[in-house]
Amino acid sequence: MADHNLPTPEPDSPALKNLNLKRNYHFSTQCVTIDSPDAGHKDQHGASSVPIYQSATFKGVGGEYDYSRSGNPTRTHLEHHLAKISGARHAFAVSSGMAALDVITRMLKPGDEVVAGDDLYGGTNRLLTYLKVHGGVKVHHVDTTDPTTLLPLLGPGTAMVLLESPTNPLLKIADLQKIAADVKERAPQAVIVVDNTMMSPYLQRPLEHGADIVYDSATKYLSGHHDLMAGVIVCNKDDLAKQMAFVINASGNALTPFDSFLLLRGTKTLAIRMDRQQSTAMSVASYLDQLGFKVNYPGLANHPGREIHERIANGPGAVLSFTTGDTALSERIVGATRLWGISVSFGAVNSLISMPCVMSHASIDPKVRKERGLPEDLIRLCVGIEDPADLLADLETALLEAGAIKEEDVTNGIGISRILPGGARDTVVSRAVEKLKFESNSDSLGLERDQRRKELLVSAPGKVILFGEHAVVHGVTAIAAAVDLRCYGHTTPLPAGQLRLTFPFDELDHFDQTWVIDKDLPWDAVPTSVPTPDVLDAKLLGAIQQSLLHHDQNETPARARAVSAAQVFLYIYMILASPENRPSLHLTVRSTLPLGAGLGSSASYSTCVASSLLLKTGHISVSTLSHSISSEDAEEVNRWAFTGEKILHGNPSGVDNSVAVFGGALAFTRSGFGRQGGMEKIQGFQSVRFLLTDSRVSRNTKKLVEGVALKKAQEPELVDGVLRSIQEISDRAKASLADPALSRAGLFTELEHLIEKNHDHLVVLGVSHPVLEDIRAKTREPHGLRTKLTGAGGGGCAVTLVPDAFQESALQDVQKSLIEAGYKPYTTSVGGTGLGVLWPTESEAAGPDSPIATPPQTPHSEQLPAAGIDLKTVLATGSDEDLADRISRAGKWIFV
Ligand SMILES: Nc1ncnc2c1ncn2[C@@H]1O[C@H](COP(=O)(O)OP(=O)(O)O)[C@@H](O)[C@H]1O
Ligand SMILES: C[C@@](O)(CCOP(=O)(O)O)CC(=O)O
Repeated sequence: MADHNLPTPEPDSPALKNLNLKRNYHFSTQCVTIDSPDAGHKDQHGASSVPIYQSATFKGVGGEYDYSRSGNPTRTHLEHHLAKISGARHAFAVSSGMAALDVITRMLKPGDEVVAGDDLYGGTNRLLTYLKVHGGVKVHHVDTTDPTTLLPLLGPGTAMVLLESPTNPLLKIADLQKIAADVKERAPQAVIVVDNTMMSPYLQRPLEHGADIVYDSATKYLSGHHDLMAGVIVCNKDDLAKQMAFVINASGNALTPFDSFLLLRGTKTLAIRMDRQQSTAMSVASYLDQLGFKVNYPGLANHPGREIHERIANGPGAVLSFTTGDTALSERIVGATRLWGISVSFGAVNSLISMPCVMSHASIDPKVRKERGLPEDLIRLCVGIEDPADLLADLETALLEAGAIKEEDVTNGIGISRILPGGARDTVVSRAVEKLKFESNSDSLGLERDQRRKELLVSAPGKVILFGEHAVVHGVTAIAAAVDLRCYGHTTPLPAGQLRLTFPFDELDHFDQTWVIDKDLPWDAVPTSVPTPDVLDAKLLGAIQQSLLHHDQNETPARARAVSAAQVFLYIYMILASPENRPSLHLTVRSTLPLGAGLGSSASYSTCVASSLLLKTGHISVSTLSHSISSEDAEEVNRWAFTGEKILHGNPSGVDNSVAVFGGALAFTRSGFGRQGGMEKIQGFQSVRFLLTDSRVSRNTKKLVEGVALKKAQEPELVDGVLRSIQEISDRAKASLADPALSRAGLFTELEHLIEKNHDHLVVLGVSHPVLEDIRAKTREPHGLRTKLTGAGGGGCAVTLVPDAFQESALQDVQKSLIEAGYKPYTTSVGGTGLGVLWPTESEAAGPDSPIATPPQTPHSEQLPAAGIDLKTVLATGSDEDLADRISRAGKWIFV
């Protein structure tokens, strides 16, 4: 007999195994990729489909398998796969959803208290009642839509908290994240269990929100065909996994080999089935809603708790319910449908209709049903993958036949309206199929669309170039690092067909423009073969300039800057959007960096635009499983950010956007100059202090870069000599920063010398400015600090090296004298993070400080700091310090 400590599958997910992996596969790819748990499970014949080991016993002693109740290779494959797609350490497959709950509740002892929802699945309710009567377990049912109702019940006696969200069949939303946090605080010993059947791991992964154990009835979405019964349990905690493995082996309810095979097969199509089912469910829900029925569906704007659901889940799912006001009418509707099968359960490819009070929830006492607000006339619809037009037409015919709606003659054709008691007339709406046609024209992306509908916040740093600016454009290595002044891009959804861009600050003239996507943008100019980010399509750029952004002679410099920035946005949008996928969005950009001052504001802006648009068009994604942005996706952002830089700059080297995306400190060499291009991370830079001083003299990078190119053409020998010397400077700086034998004092002496030399070369290239020389003089005397221009020069910023030994009070004196002279000094740390994404579906990201969290409403949430940040307002009105601070606390950031 096998050891009761069953081996549980080790996750081998491409996303989990190695967080520094090259590629984070999307969920649908993970579903269809069944990995071998380890070499030992590789099929001996290399079968493409996991074989069914239809064997009760296995020969030999001491092998991995002996008896299929304890372990079976087909089941091991399945459990391994389920762990992977659920982002969990352990997964178990058992004989039904109720068997899963049975395994979990075997942890309970007499006297233990369970806090559970009051709108639970009937079978769950039945098992809890059994445990109450026969197992001495105390069960409290509460309304989980209000997390405060649980608080008085949480204490040392609480052994388990059992939750569902959305609930079945009323689709009530529980804030799993908030409840889990409360339970951990008040009853840390309690096990938080979530029934995730309504969502499946595709749409919701409660382990990421604090749950300890999650179970699914795999009879539903996971398998998808109503041809098997199965339950799945996932968890991350080894001790809980051990206990459950023991129970499964001891009670013998593990899933059979054949059902394991079927379930494994079913999971491969989970994402694609769910996308279709969910998209049709949305159409059905809005159709019924427009007819005036009371519809329960988290995809509808007015659904209670919708914001919470959007924070913790990736879509509203494919189950909805509605009431008609009359039980007999509901029964007639259910009976009149032809395509919708009258059946319990949900999640299959076939659409189902039912009346929970007489079917799935009949086991709940009618009195209790009433107390818990379960309406007797409630109809539940479980949407399948049939053609949406057929499903809607069938439902409409059933509603007509049952007398719930009637046809109306309207001038534009035949409409329908709901028949109200007493013959009153409700709103007339179009026939279902016409409505569907309209909807699918405006938006046909189903679930993907739903995921993209959310608010998104990205940010990218500016940079300081210590050595090699300008020369880097001509193939010389530059040494640059990220600064802690950043640009922020905030995207929110808009009604279909609109695009809006806002720069809510003076320096860009408070630019705010909205476009009707199909009408106002020059789509004809988009080339048929989609341009890559490496080549600027002059025709498209010209068309954008011409048709939209008229430069008139009286234009202010601020307006001209904004217009150039808007070109970057429209150009990238028009190339990334396809005719089928033109997302309606509003991007607001705000920066704590001084613009046009040599600190790379344009690159951090371009990085924010590129990442927001790549994410919103689905070209890249942030893995909520591994909490990371893959290096390929980061590179893709970098390529498009470079496109933005090209639009703004003409001939950028790419150093600024590389620092904005990758952060840290880099030795960057542009390719194509006979030297090997690429970038190398430099350590040791982070501990060096710098003072950045904005001269407040504005200048134009494009013109300055052009000026150097002209000088190179006119005086090639002079400029080539300067370039060679700057290359030596960068090489020496790189070597010194990495030299462990060099003392700190030695490092500063070397860097000071190189700073002086590099600045002198930039003077020869003609990019200094009297104000920069003045800043150099003011920091040199009497303080002895070394300063050079940084970035394009011609004004803009200077960078001053501050040695370790330099007194804080002296630094303050330097800053004071600079301020008195009208300059703006910044003490900034360098070498920090690159591109960051705050993704609202992130678990920790979406705490009470989440960008989509609603303002505090309960006394409890008022105790939480910075609750309910309204990012739009912060971006539009907050001071730079306030902006940086509040945004950093807005949730969990994922950085490149
Ligand atoms: N936060 C921002 N929002 C919109 N556009 C921006 C932002 N920051 C920079 N830009 C664009 O970049 C231009 C500045 O680029 P550039 O002259 O190269 O200065 P920098 O040295 O700061 O990169 C601005 O004129 C504007 O067009
Ligand atoms: C002058 C240059 O080396 C740096 C430009 O920096 P900035 O735009 O002044 O922040 C140009 C470039 O590398 O693209």
